[in-house]
Amino acid sequence: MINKVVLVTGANSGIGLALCERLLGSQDAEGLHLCLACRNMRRAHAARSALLGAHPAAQVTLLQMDTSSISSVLSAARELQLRFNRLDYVYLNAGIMPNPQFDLKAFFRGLFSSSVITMFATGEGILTQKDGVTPDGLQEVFATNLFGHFLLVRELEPLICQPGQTSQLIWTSSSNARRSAFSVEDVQHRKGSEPYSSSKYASDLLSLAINTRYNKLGLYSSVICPGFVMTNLTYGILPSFPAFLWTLLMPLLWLIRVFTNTFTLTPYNGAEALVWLFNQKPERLDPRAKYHSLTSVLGHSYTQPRQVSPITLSTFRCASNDVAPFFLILFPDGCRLGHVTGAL
Ligand SMILES: NC(=O)C1=CN([C@@H]2O[C@H](COP(=O)(O)OP(=O)(O)OC[C@H]3O[C@@H](n4cnc5c(N)ncnc54)[C@H](OP(=O)(O)O)[C@@H]3O)[C@@H](O)[C@H]2O)C=CC1
Ligand SMILES: CC(C)CCC[C@@H](C)[C@H]1CC[C@H]2C3=C(CC[C@]12C)[C@@]1(C)CCC(=O)C[C@@H]1CC3
Repeated sequence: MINKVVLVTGANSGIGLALCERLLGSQDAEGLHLCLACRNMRRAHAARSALLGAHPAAQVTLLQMDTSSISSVLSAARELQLRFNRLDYVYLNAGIMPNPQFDLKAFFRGLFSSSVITMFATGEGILTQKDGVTPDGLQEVFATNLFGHFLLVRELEPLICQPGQTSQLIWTSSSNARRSAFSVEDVQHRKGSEPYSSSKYASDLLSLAINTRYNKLGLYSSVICPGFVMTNLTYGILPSFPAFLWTLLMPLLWLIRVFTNTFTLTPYNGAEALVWLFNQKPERLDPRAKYHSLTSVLGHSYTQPRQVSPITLSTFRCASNDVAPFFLILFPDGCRLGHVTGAL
């Protein structure tokens, strides 16, 4: 019998896969149906086999979905409506940081400055990216990390906004999300060099705006920060740095935990806040909090809500106003997706 249906995007590796493993290993796993939404079906099958290897009785299904493609998201949403009559949790986790450029000079300058801890906790000032354009004509980072997910939410309304039932949206945001990287004049960050930071900040805003509109319909949205986690995404930041060198550096990385508890490092620890939210009553959560996965010096992982910074708060106050033009700019002429703009 199915008690809860959980959809996870980007579930075939890293934090998304660790979340699936942890949910299946938990006490509430009985009656859980996990649906892994992935763009690459070969990797999706490998992830499913690994999960079933450890939990042979688990209910794990796959769904092909490329969050950067409008048609793929639309057909995945249609398929979900055929397969399920409700969704209890939707983890909006898929994300990319393409062509990252690591500024070594800024890194060494940062090491000897007063902002060294912020640099390690957020990656601020040392990372930029080169974005691309999708076949739909959207910026790749924005489309993958944010817009595809928002479109999915809109299309899934019949499954997640049901009378007498609550559903949770949980976004994997980042400590790299920065208000100053986001501009309503350039919503997809076409002209800037930090599309990743911008898209994550936009997801924080969007989550707040979704709460404003959808809480009355029983839909609740939260954002989490997984900390700094060793995954394919982070290995890509220093591509000339082979994985075994990262392994050699592990003692140093553990040592850095003395100064910042954001060095969660393993996908298991990074998924902490995602698992914690699974066990919360969403009505009791603070919509302005960001839930951080943190790990202590001794390796103990825990979740802590942190109020968004004062600069962010002032923007949050007018989030609904901010996000509406955000989609109007994207779809000015009411095309196939014009209804999206009506959401906020
Ligand atoms: N690692 C870290 O330190 C941090 C990560 N995050 C966020 O955590 C999330 C998970 O990343 P992480 O586990 O680190 O990295 P991974 O690269 O291991 O996981 C990213 C997942 O997203 C999937 N994905 C990427 N693009 C698409 C797409 N267009 N359509 C569908 N799925 C896609 C990937 O699939 P595929 O295998 O096909 O590439 C993969 O399953 C991301 O949103 C990331 O921004 C946030 C803060 C810190
Ligand atoms: C070699 C080590 C002693 C030091 C590693 C330095 C940097 C590569 C990392 C320090 C903080 C990291 C970080 C991220 C990437 C790698 C670092 C910059 C992220 C930006 C990755 C993606 C996120 O969403 C947030 C991370 C914050 C911390």
